[in-house]
Amino acid sequence: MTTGPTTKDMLGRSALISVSDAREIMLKHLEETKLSTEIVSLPDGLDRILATALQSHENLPPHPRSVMDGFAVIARDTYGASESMPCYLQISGSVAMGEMPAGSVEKGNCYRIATGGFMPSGSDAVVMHEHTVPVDDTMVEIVKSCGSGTNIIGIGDDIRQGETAVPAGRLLRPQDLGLLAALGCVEVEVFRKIRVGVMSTGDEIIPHYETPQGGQIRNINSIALGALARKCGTEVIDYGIVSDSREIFLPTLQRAVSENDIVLFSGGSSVGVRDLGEQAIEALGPPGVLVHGVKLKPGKPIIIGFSDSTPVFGLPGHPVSAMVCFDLFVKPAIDKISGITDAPYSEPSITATLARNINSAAGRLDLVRVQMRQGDSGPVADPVLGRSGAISTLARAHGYFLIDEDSQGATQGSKVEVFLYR
Ligand SMILES: Nc1nc2c(c(=O)[nH]1)N[C@H]1C(S)=C(S)[C@@H](COP(=O)(O)OP(=O)(O)OC[C@H]3O[C@@H](n4cnc5c(N)ncnc54)[C@H](O)[C@@H]3O)O[C@H]1N2
Ligand code: MOO
Repeated sequence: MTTGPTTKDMLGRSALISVSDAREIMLKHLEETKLSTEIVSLPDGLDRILATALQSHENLPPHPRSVMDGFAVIARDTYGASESMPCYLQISGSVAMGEMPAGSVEKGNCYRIATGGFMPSGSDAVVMHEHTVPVDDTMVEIVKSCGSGTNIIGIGDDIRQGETAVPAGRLLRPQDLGLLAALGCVEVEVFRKIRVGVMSTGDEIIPHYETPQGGQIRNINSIALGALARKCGTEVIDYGIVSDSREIFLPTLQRAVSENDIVLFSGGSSVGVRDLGEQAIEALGPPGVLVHGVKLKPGKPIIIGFSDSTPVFGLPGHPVSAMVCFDLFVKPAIDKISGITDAPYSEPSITATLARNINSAAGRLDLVRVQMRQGDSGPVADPVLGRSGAISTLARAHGYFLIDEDSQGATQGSKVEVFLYR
């Protein structure tokens, strides 16, 4: 545990813990689940997680190919050639695209070849058009010498037979699908999508398509959290708005736990009289609540618990806080449960100059929303200020940077690492 100013947790018991400690506790409890798999067509493999490693069953390319338009030559024939002292080669053939070239390039000869054409036997280099001058249909002047292998992609230079093309656990990206297409893969075996149950609590919350009467608030969190979960490649089950009366909330939460791999509810995480979150998670059975309250702004009142091996997150009701907690806690849990063991570096960030001073209380991690713009000497981050109940502050933000627990703020003109929203 990190040290820092002692702050009571949300129920006034022990000290709040740091974000990194909370995440560690959570990740330790997440079991490596053995997810079932399914077969999908190659294009449908995008953003899915490959269940079994795929090896290349062939060399790519299977035959040397030209990477330039020009002439397939015997490199030695061109040695010494230059603008002032060109050499002359006889054009004895040409390579048709999509066909194996017939015949062979003999000494003093060459074949016309296009980019991608298979190299005719006997040749070992390609002189690009720009380094030739046509003499007539049968002869070409070479004005630059080339070495063996010039402008050629050799057998297996792309990928060799037996090499791993894509490892198991890879979150499949367009380029992975491209490689698998090159190897003739038609279908891929991927882990099933994990299911995330989402519910919003609060008697003041109404569906977003209804008109609020006095005191009512449209449901932001189910839509926004559901969208975040879908972006992580999950299937979302929306349990809608659930009353924060114990008799209704608890059975709905129990059902959601039995039907999903992860359950999220928002609201009811703080210390108000109606705040049921912690009691409800405890009532689901052991191990119950592991974390309630972290040194984080926004997002302090998060609850992280487990019902047996199913993580249950009580996210703060304020929409910005709920979404911040999703990024910092729920996403890492989803990634682990989903079977991702080989993800591309997934936190795109950019260094930017901070446009104004930002204060922060020592002892907590502050997440500052920013808008990005191009300044005279590189990217500039303008903080978007506002309460965590104001969802527009997040909609206006392009990303965020963090002020860590030990710091009391960030000064205008300093460099910050901005994590970009996609
Ligand atoms: N005395 C204290 N009060 C509060 C504390 C505290 O430490 N002591 N923490 C504050 C912080 S920080 C946050 S964040 C909120 C978290 O509150 P809850 O998680 O208990 O959530 P609610 O009270 O139910 O709602 C808070 C706020 O958010 C609105 N809300 C809730 N759900 C939705 C939804 N689905 N869509 C749109 N808006 C939603 C709700 O109407 C409230 O306005 O507690 C502070 N209080
Ligand atoms: O954490 Mo609350 O999330 O500051 O608004």
